[in-house]
Amino acid sequence: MRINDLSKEIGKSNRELLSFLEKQGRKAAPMSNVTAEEANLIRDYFKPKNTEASRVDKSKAQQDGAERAEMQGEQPKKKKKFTAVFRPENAQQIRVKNSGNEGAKPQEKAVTEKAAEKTAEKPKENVEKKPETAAPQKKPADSRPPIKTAVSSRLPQGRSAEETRLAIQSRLNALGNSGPRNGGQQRQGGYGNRNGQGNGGYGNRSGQGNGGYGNRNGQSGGYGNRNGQGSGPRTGQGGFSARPGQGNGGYGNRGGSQGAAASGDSALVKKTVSSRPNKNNFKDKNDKRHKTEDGFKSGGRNGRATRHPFIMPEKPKVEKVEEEIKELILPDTLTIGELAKMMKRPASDLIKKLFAKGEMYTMNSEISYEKAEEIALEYDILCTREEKVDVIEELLREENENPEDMVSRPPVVVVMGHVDHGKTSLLDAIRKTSVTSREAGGITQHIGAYQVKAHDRLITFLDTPGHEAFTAMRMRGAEATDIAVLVVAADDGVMPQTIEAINHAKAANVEIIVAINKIDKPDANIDRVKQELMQYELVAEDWGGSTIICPISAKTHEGIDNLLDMILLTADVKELKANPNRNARGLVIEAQLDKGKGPVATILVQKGTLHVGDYVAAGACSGKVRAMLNDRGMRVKEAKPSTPVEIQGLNAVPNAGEIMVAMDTDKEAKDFAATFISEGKNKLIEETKAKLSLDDVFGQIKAGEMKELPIIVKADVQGSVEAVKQSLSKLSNDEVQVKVIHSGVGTISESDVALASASNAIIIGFNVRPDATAKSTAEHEQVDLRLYKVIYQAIDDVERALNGMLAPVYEERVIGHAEVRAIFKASGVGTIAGSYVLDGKIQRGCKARITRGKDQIFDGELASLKRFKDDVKEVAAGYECGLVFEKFNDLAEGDQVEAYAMVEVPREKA
Ligand SMILES: Nc1nc2c(ncn2[C@@H]2O[C@H](COP(=O)(O)OP(=O)(O)OP(=O)(O)O)[C@@H](O)[C@H]2O)c(=O)[nH]1
Repeated sequence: MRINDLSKEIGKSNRELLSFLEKQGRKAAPMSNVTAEEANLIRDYFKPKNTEASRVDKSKAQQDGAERAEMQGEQPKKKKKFTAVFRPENAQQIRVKNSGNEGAKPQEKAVTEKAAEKTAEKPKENVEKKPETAAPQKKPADSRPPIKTAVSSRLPQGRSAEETRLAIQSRLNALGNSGPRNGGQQRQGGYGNRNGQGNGGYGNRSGQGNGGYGNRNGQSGGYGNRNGQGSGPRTGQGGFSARPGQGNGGYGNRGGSQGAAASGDSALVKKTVSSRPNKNNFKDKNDKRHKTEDGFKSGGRNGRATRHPFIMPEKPKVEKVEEEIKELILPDTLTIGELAKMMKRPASDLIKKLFAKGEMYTMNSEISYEKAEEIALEYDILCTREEKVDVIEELLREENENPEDMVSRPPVVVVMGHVDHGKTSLLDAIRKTSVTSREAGGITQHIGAYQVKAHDRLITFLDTPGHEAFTAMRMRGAEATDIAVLVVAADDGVMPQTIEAINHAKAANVEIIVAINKIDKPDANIDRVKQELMQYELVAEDWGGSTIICPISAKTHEGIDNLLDMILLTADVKELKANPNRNARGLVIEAQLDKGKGPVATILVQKGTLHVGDYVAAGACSGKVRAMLNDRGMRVKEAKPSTPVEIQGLNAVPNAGEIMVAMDTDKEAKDFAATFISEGKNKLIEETKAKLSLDDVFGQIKAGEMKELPIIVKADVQGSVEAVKQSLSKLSNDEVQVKVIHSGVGTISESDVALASASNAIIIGFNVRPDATAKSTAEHEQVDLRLYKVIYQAIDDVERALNGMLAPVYEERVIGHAEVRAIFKASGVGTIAGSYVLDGKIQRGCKARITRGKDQIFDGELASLKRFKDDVKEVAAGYECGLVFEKFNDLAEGDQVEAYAMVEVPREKA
């Protein structure tokens, strides 16, 4: 079985398996086969250790665990000190240079390279030396560093040195005799040597000789041999190997005998050398004709080569050092072209290979990581999924703070409710009561948030429309608010926007305090409101629930103090704390460009203290806090946690919802902003990509292991809303829950889209349309907005999406029966059951039960299915076949085989 298949089976990566095998002294590639024993060994190793075993050998288990954790890169997650962002364009590639030494470990490789360097240097060293004196210094062949060479790598493994030598010699002889070109190549050797010695007329041809060969020594084995560093076989070349150092043989020295003496370890060497032309043909380097003639002569004199003209040595082709990719880090999706580029292979290669398998792709076809891995594995390239680093998130990530540094901070409250239920009046009432109790002058300007004092404690109110507080401000996952005050008019009760507000608050996980307003009105009915609220899981405390409900009148200010008390009480329960002694961090509540002041931003400081003069960055903007105004328009020098302030000094207008951070230096702030600019766009694209769509609900669920489908339902009449809601809810089952997070009558509004975007929900509109802004927002935010005219179509769509969402259900289906009629034993395979298919068919990869008489003796997988010697996909009734069962050899004639397959079946509706 292939390592790749095994890795899939046990849910481990190829790399882990390969490294395990390597530890066992077995080198393999992902597509290599492993024996059944090896596979079992691997399975055993990777299967979760049981407690018994771990108790018996606890230390070993721990060690194993540590090793495995190391292997799997399991480490406690902490803030990443990233230096690069991984994207498809810059996915890392781990390259292994093809030095002819494949699979060499880095250390070995270094040694090899060193050896090659030495080799390259050697001719230089020997330039000064006389051939005679150089000869004895020559190391015996066996002690030379092993360098794999082009020649030696072509030879079969396991030969004796002598055999190898002979083989190489015969190859070289063949080369020498095979024609002008080969002759030329040999001569090139001669030139190279001469360069080393500075002999002969060609000593100056360093471009041809030294340069070419010198380089090659380090790179290509073939030439490296000639430098006398090769192993046994190379010595056999005599002339070649000895020449660089000693000036023997070939053209350089003509001294065939010298050459022999120098290399001196083989008769073959002598033969080689002596068979070479040994006239000093090239004294006059400029006389090409002469040279050629001499070439003729020498050939003739040696009676060896046919008379052919001397061919000027061609500049040796510098073998291009191919970068061989062994590992790749791939993104989730990429095109065939991109993959080919990463693999350093022509895309046509990949396309052809896929085509051969019946799969049609083009350069621009987008493939998934899994497919790319499958393709790469065929080239023995290991793949790792690119780890996505959310740069912005990393930048904003905070280390846990020391609890000792934390002090209480004021609660941040937002007021929400249906139109005209009295939100503004309530805020005014609160402000008035608190302002009068504070300094005169009141609130001079609107900055989107303000603080009031109640019982000498501060409360921060955000004066923004509810859904904005929960959506825009949750953009970066930072919760702006601690408490939501839901205003419901006592005379009107729960209305659509009330429900919307409840859903928004719930989605944001914010504590809700209900303020039943307008209790001064004669038709006010508090109990009715309480009753209605119960439908939304807001049960009053006095009714046995846990929701704080405060009857108030914004007009008469009745109950306002009580409401403030309740807010403070809730804050106490929530133990809202922050560390004021650190660099500030806050949220942009709103921002605009002021003609006189330039960009101004209202910041809600959430942690630390913001000072005038601090370097800050907020999203793509940065600057130095030039001036700071509080909610009453007074200049302040610092702002502590939960304080809203308007700051000036930013270089641009930031978006509401961005996180503002104070930095130590101007450069840090600028770098932060620069990262936002570069990453913001990508982040946005990815975020919108991640938005849930009914079409790819299954894929997304799979990816995120999400088992909940949030839906917003809007319809023209309440009856339809209820009908759609109920039908959708019925689609829920144990595994997936359809959650209608919000529903209502009327046009699909921007607020619906905002909620859908924040909650990653799908909007279903029945007989309604989105308004213009909702439509454009939905497009921008990539919210899946589906409009239907018939209810069952809506239900159908969701149901189909859900079915994809569900884990498949498999059912056993018997596909055929066979009878064992003969038994064969094959080494390495096990027992082959020669069988006759009685009915149905036997399919490759199916499962089988074997019965002998009344006893079932096996139930497992069919390991192989053959017709004669060929593996086949299936064998039909009436034919004979060879069956091998996974890890089961105890077969006998007459055994009955029942083949079955596990097939996916549609789920029953809940
Ligand atoms: N009788 C009475 N009227 C109130 C009370 N609170 C608000 N109102 C009136 O109700 C109307 C709407 O009040 P707003 O405060 O504007 O309501 P809102 O919820 O802010 O309205 P929008 O800003 O349009 O969403 C005004 O005419 C108020 O005077 C109250 O406690 N009692």
